[in-house]
Amino acid sequence: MSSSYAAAMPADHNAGAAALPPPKIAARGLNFWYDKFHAVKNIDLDIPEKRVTALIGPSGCGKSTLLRVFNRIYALYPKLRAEGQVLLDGDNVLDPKYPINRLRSKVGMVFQKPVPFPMTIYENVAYGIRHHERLSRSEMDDRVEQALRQAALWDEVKDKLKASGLGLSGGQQQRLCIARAIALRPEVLLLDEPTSALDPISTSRIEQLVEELKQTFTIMIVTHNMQQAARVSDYTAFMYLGDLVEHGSTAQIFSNPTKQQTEDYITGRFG
Ligand SMILES: Nc1ncnc2c1ncn2[C@@H]1O[C@H](COP(=O)(O)OP(=O)(O)OP(=O)(O)O)[C@@H](O)[C@H]1O
Repeated sequence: MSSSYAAAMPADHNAGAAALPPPKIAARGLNFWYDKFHAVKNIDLDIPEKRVTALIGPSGCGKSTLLRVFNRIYALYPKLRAEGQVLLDGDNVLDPKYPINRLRSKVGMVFQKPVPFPMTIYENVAYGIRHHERLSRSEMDDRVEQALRQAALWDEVKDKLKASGLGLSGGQQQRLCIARAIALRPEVLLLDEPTSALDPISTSRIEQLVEELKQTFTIMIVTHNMQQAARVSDYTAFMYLGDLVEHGSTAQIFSNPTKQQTEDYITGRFG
């Protein structure tokens, strides 16, 4: 293992691939097309419960596409097509009969660029909850506070909940987006390069947050940053040109990859 990855990895990052816990969410024979372009190719992938799984691979290999298929976001656009299954607790969420509202409340997503709604900090968090639940004013206040606390933002915003979410710093905006996602009490959190637009201090806060959130949520994170994958994830999946090349414990992938392509990528020979 390169010493920089070893230093980044917590001591308990030594679970073997063979000891993979049961999946919370899993892809089975998953394919995805943008019109005629085959972007995700026949992927089988288990995402263990209450663990962090990192998706890594060179630009354009299909990481973000795979993440979005897990949340059926493509269903909004014509000419995009998925085949295969995404099983959440055994139910195929790609089945059109699986209610989209149920999916959105169980699987939350945070995007690369923080995108707060143009409304108050409080409303940014409360807005989504109102779509799914009827709460009294005091219940809503409690839920908003809890989500902002879980997102490690409460202390910074508790005195300005009525100020616009757009007035926060980039790192705070991203934590607000995380609060918005976790306010719905999802079971799975999908994070698409959540720190790529942030400075190192904000990045480190989000990484600490991911470590805390995995007590409660099953997390998938797309990252270009291999140090970050080594620091925050328990499992790592390496993709290349739409294929899942290798998947295993983060320690194994970074110290003893079984495929040459994985080794070339993590040692910086391409990508
Ligand atoms: N809306 C789209 N229409 C057509 N092709 C797309 C679309 N979005 C992505 N693609 C293509 O699908 C492939 C996978 O893209 P994707 O964004 O999933 O890759 P990625 O691994 O997340 O890349 P990056 O690390 O650069 O974000 C790429 O070849 C990309 O050009």
